[in-house]
Amino acid sequence: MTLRQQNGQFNTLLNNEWVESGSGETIKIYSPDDHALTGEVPALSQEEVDTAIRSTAAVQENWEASEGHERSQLLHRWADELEKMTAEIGLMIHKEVGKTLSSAEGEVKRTAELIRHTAEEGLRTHGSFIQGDAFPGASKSTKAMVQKVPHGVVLAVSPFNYPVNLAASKIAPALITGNTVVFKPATQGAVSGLLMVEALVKAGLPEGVLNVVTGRGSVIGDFAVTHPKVDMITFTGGTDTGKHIAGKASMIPVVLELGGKDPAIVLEDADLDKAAKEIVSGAFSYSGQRCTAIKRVMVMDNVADELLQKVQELVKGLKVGKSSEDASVTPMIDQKSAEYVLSLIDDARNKGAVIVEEGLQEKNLLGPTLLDHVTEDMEVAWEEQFGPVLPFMRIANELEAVDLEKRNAYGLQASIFTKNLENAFAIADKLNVGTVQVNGKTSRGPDHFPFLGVKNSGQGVQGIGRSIDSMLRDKVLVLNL
Ligand SMILES: NC(=O)C1=CN([C@@H]2O[C@H](COP(=O)(O)OP(=O)(O)OC[C@H]3O[C@@H](n4cnc5c(N)ncnc54)[C@H](OP(=O)(O)O)[C@@H]3O)[C@@H](O)[C@H]2O)C=CC1
Ligand SMILES: O=C(O)[C@H](O)COP(=O)(O)O
Repeated sequence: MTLRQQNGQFNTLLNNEWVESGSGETIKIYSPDDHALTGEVPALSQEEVDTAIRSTAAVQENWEASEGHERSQLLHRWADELEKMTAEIGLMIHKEVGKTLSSAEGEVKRTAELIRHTAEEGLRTHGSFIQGDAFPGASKSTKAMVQKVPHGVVLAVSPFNYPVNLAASKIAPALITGNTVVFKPATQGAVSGLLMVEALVKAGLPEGVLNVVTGRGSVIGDFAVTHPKVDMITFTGGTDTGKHIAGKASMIPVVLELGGKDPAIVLEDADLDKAAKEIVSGAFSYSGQRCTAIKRVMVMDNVADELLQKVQELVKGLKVGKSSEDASVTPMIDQKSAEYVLSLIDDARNKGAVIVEEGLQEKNLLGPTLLDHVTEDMEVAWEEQFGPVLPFMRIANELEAVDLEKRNAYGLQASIFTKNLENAFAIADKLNVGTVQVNGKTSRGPDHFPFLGVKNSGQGVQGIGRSIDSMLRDKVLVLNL
């Protein structure tokens, strides 16, 4: 069988064979843009997930024994094949998760670059050599060779918002380091994930080194996470799901990249034009459905009106519509997510927030909404909206911003806008987040920078080099001469 069936259904990958589920059950995926049927993927049973995981584990030893430079070449070929499929995969991302075509194709190209960089960086991983004499009682005749070895079977679970990039950013570091992979794509985005895997098969993936398990996370997720043959989990998605997984997993490494509530802190000496531009792009790209989206603005009261006016002008210029119309703000992934955003707006309105700009509300298509005078009693001040609404909280001084941020349950990133770099560094030191951006929006890239969240935003570190590190453990061989 092939990946694509004639009736428009897609198969999943088991030992380099494209297969359907034994029951014939599928999950239908509808476009958030126009609700048209985009594809159907197999709904695997737990028994089928068990087979996939055990088949992956069965080839671990061989894959681990393969040469690093061969694994690197496989990744280079994967990047090439992926690039050749840019138009097809881009179109599928566009349909499945409602990104514009250019942004969807951009995701594919970014992914090819990420894989190539991983293929290179992976060649440079090495262990270390330690002599015993630094510790009393031991001597130079005791020597440790600290090798870096893979964990084994890595379960890679990705979210809907970057169905290709956030999958490959787990799969590529796992493969280059000699781990095998069980890939569980987000259901909304699963076809894009399967197409990305097709590129890997074309590149020469050895049988069983990566298997794909499609199906609802609520049905097969716990089974996969607790499977005794899974040796490591790498997950991106919602904080609730991530915490649930961390609670379920047994004594294996778990890397989590979760939600965020990234603030943009705007001080009175900031370049307000630049800040406004970065804030609008940071908050409303892909309709705010990014973990690194700017999700609240803390602005000094004496420049708040001016900043808001500039932000509002830019927001009025954003085209709101379908992703097929190449709009800037496009329909949210589903109706439930849109309703959640509307509930946050209502809560803020009822508690006295000023609606500076109210976006269109048409089913799951929400235009950008700007809320001013947002106060601490409003849910939108703290909850992750994951949608196109941006709260402005006015502050009297920068200590208030630090205080608000200290009470943030999330800790992904923060932006500080100011011309005073010394001040920016001083504030940055006080923020308990993974990354502080000075005079720029919060964002993950470039992809070789470390990327991490603290508190409810995650555990462990990603970004190409660190993701590779996360896929390896020490194994010590001691020579007693
Ligand atoms: N930090 C980030 O990068 C992101 C954060 N989010 C946050 O998550 C929310 C929902 O987005 P979504 O993508 O649906 O995130 P989810 O956390 O719901 O899903 C992420 C992935 O986990 C899978 N999953 C669900 N339950 C389990 C389980 N018990 N065990 C293992 N895997 C499971 C999902 O599968 P399935 O799709 O089949 O349910 C999907 O592949 C957003 O509103 C936002 O708050 C979302 C995307 C990215
Ligand atoms: O999960 C997310 O939303 C992404 O990691 C954010 O990536 P970006 O900053 O490149 O959009």
